[in-house]
Amino acid sequence: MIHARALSRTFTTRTGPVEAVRGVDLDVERGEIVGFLGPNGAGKTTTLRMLTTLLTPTSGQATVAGHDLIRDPIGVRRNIGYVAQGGVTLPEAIAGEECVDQARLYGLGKSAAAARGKELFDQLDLGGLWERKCSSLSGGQRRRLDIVIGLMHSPGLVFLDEPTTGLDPQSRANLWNHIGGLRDELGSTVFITTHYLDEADHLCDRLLVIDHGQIVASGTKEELKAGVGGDAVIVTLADPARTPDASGVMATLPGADEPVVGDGQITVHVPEGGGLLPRLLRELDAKGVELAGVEVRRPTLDDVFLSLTGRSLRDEPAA
Ligand SMILES: Nc1ncnc2c1ncn2[C@@H]1O[C@H](COP(=O)(O)OP(=O)(O)OP(=O)(O)O)[C@@H](O)[C@H]1O
Repeated sequence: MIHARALSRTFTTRTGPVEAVRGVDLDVERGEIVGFLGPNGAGKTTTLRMLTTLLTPTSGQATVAGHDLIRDPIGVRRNIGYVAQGGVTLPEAIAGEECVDQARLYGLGKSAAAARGKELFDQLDLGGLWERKCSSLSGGQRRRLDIVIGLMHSPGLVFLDEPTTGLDPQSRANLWNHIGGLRDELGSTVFITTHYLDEADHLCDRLLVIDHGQIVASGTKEELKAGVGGDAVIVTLADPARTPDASGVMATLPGADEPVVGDGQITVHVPEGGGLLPRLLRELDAKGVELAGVEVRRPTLDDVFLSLTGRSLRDEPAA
């Protein structure tokens, strides 16, 4: 659905050129929900604006929804949906009329647009709100209306720019279900930028991480987490005098790094801690090493971020 090669954008400013995006390669397959993550200023919005034809690349090329970004931007526009950060509805507009008007820009007839809109209202839990003024909708309802508008022309590929920023936790969780449904029920491919790691963790099949204008990692959540050294297996011994024996066993686990001893505990990192735990317990038992406790700690996406960008995304305010 998206194939970009060496996509770059440099802005000319009074203080000199700003290389916002520097040679991005990315591939998104049909039916995927792909999360595009990066710290503030990393180049997410600039990349998104290029892929949606709102900004011309300085160099590079891309095919989006089967159309060449440079040679056929109209073809790209006809086949994508774009839900911008700020939303698209006017406060005074009537929700249903907004949907019909926007769909007509894509060439749908009035009655076909109304039928499509009502179907999407039902799917996104907006039933009964067709006649409502946009200003009277809740934040979550307005975001869902934005998504309906982005889907009116049945695009195969939908771009969502920080769809849940500013929503309360319940509305966010609700929207996640609906975004999951875009793929599962409507068969759409979804490209989503977000600042929220829990959102990426919950929603996305695959993640792309951008920093300083370049893709620094791509893969499933599991692949990215495995890339930061894997799971930590932490054992506490009943008798600390047995530390050398226990360390010896832990060091022989497949893929293990050097065991670290401290605070009465021994820690080792392995690619798949849960799977190796039975073997570890068996081998320690065979050596007569008694345990006071054992824990497997999986890396979080924040650990991934920290190791890739040197920055934590957890406490960054959304733009
Ligand atoms: N029109 C512009 N003129 C000059 N510099 C720009 C322009 N738009 C973006 N930039 C710069 O390009 C870099 C990337 O910006 P971009 O908005 O793509 O980042 P982002 O990852 O979307 O950030 P955020 O998460 O804060 O929205 C930043 O250094 C930004 O200041």
